[in-house]
Amino acid sequence: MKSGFVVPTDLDPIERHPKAVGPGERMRMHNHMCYGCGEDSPNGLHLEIYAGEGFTIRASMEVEPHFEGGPGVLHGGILTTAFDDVMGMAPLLVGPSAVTVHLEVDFLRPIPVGSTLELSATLLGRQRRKLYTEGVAHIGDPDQPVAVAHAIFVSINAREHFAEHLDKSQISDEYKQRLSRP
Ligand SMILES: CCCCCCCCCCCCCCCC(=O)SCCNC(=O)CCNC(=O)[C@H](O)C(C)(C)COP(=O)(O)OP(=O)(O)OC[C@H]1O[C@@H](n2cnc3c(N)ncnc32)[C@H](O)[C@@H]1OP(=O)(O)O
Repeated sequence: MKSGFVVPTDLDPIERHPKAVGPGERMRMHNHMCYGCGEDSPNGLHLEIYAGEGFTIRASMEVEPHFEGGPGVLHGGILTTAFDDVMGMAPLLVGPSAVTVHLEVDFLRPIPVGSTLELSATLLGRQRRKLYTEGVAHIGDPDQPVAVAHAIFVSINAREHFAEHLDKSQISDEYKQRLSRP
């Protein structure tokens, strides 16, 4: 697969967290207002994301007419957003929250409006707080990917990381309180 991203060869091995969601189960929503997977996000992608075997994650996305970029094809930014969200779930298989610090996408083929996009992500390994992830998308034939992505997520303490922005969020007060508890 064409990609210029160099995955370090000295990644540390990873272990699935004992409390991680099991293979085939839906990943818990990290934020119900999330543009990617939040069920209450008014204009979001509403991705349903599932844990796979090992360190994998998967999701499907219908390419709706309002996701158009070039005539008749999916906007690259929407695809990138979907990758960010699906790949962003992979670190949760091994530990607590992590946020994107780097994400790049190789667009291999146009993705027609009306197709069903199958997205998968694999957590490759870690280096200190950095978690390396690869994503692949296809529209029916897994041997013919339409895009490949690579991302680095960095683990964070969610309470501290989001503390000063919680007041701007549309999440419920109950969720805000939960996140702001020490
Ligand atoms: C309400 C919800 C609650 C729960 C929620 C949890 C989320 C659950 C996810 C679910 C799925 C979401 C999917 C969407 C995911 C987003 O969209 S996240 C939003 C976009 N990302 C952000 O806003 C992150 C912005 N960046 C930051 O805040 C800061 O850079 C960070 C991440 C806190 C790191 O800063 P820091 O703690 O000072 O750490 P720092 O030493 O700079 O970096 C740590 C390591 O990363 C490396 N690094 C940093 N930046 C880069 C870079 N750009 N490239 C390469 N390496 C880098 C550093 O070199 C360092 O490496 P080593 O020294 O160990 O080799």
